[in-house]
Amino acid sequence: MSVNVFSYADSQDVANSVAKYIINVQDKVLSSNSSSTFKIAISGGSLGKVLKKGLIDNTTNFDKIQWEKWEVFFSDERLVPLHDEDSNYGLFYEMVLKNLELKNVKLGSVHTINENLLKKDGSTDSQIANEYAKILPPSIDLILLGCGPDGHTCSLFPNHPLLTERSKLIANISNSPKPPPRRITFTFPVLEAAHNIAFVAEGAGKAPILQKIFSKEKSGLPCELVNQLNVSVNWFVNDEAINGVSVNASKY
Ligand SMILES: O=C(O)[C@H](O)[C@@H](O)[C@H](O)[C@H](O)COP(=O)(O)O
Repeated sequence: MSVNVFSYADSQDVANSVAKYIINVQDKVLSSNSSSTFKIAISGGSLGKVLKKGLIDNTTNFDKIQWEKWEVFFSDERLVPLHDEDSNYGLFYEMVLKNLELKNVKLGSVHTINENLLKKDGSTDSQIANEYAKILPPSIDLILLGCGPDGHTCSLFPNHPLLTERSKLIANISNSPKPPPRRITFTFPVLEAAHNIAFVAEGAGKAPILQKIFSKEKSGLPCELVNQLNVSVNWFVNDEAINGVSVNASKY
């Protein structure tokens, strides 16, 4: 299916166009008779700040979000307590949920890992992954992803055996090259069942890896594998991130 790249000089414009895109997908999903909730998956990293800028600080966008119909999942999660500074839920709480609380706005539901199962020795990590898999819907309306400087996405790292995982929807890893080491992650079957996927990648540091991901030569990098799925994939980047990269970028 199609892969589009939307690029802007300014970070605020990236955040606003990501927000506009999220609102468009949300509206399409909620106006179809088949769904009463908008199922969206969030990643960690810099995405939290982008969501805050685009969806919370921009009040016009804020008012267009049907927060009470959102069902939030995490495309990967670090196996730490939910309010730990490394938690992706914790980040989403700080950037989005806390602000909703301040405005007295309720979000439909947020599907976190079961924090009570966490053990310091990691012995229950696969159980946490299995339980999270049970709450996943057959397909997620929109998965928001980041792209690491090594081309990883979710907690799917280059050359890792999880890139070919087909039997589990959620897998745990104990040796993530990006700290913290213990995580759970969506696997490719979840990504390919999604209705829409969007990447957000900003900064000059991303240009070398985007060059490889968008090159004609196959790199097998996780982000490139996502681009090859039969799903609509949109990239929202700033100009620095695609400086020297051979892609045709436009505005959303
Ligand atoms: O929990 C995580 O670590 C993320 O989900 C991870 O996959 C992230 O999205 C990328 O590392 C990009 O991070 P940045 O946007 O901060 O570069």
